[in-house]
Amino acid sequence: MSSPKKTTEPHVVKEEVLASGKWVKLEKTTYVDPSGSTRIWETAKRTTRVAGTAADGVGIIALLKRTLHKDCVVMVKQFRPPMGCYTLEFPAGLIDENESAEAAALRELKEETGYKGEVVGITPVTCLDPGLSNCTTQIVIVHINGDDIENINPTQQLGKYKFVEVILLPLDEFQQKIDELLQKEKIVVDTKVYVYAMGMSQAFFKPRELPVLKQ
Ligand SMILES: Nc1nc(=O)[nH]c2c1ncn2[C@H]1C[C@H](O)[C@@H](COP(=O)(O)OP(=O)(O)O)O1
Repeated sequence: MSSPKKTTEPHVVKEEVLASGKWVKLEKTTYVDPSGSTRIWETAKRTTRVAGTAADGVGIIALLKRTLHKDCVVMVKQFRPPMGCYTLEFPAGLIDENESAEAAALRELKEETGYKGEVVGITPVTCLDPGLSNCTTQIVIVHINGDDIENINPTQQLGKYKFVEVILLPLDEFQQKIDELLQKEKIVVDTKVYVYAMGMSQAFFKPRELPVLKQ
């Protein structure tokens, strides 16, 4: 049996800004790895993070519930400059100063899609792309009463959202409908969306195969 390797508690030593724009900055992160070696990592950060705020932004899983309709997930399609193409995402946005994640979710949902919802759940702070950046999000689960007069003809708030297309996809066919959209259009789906869709397929069609139920 080999002797256990000596390990160090990994930690960041120094963060130096290499370049900074209005929204994003690039840093050189000096850190000590678990073997005790000092190394360098290139890190992207948002400049907008508010001190004391839990996460940079929120993603919203909004379920539209209407009488005589299947429950639908409210999705947004928009051109994303870093991708150079359209993406299919959950509504999302940055959290404002002194704003809770729940309030940000309801505000962003209303602005981007026109729907008024109520928060029914929230994730802890989660990382988005930790090999590249320190960006974090909280996913907020929102229910929308589609029979409510306010939600019959939802109108997006004008301005920057005029190029955001709202797409409703039935929850019980979520993955299939996304796959159809991907075949039809040149569009890239957000990882969070597709993983959620796979989870829904598993839950709807193979509930007995869920690992947690196999024990
Ligand atoms: N990385 C970014 N580059 C930009 O040039 N502009 C950016 C970046 N991130 C956000 N923004 C701008 C665009 C919007 O005007 C505001 C707020 O965006 P928000 O709606 O909160 O978030 P998204 O849904 O991710 O656009 O910030």
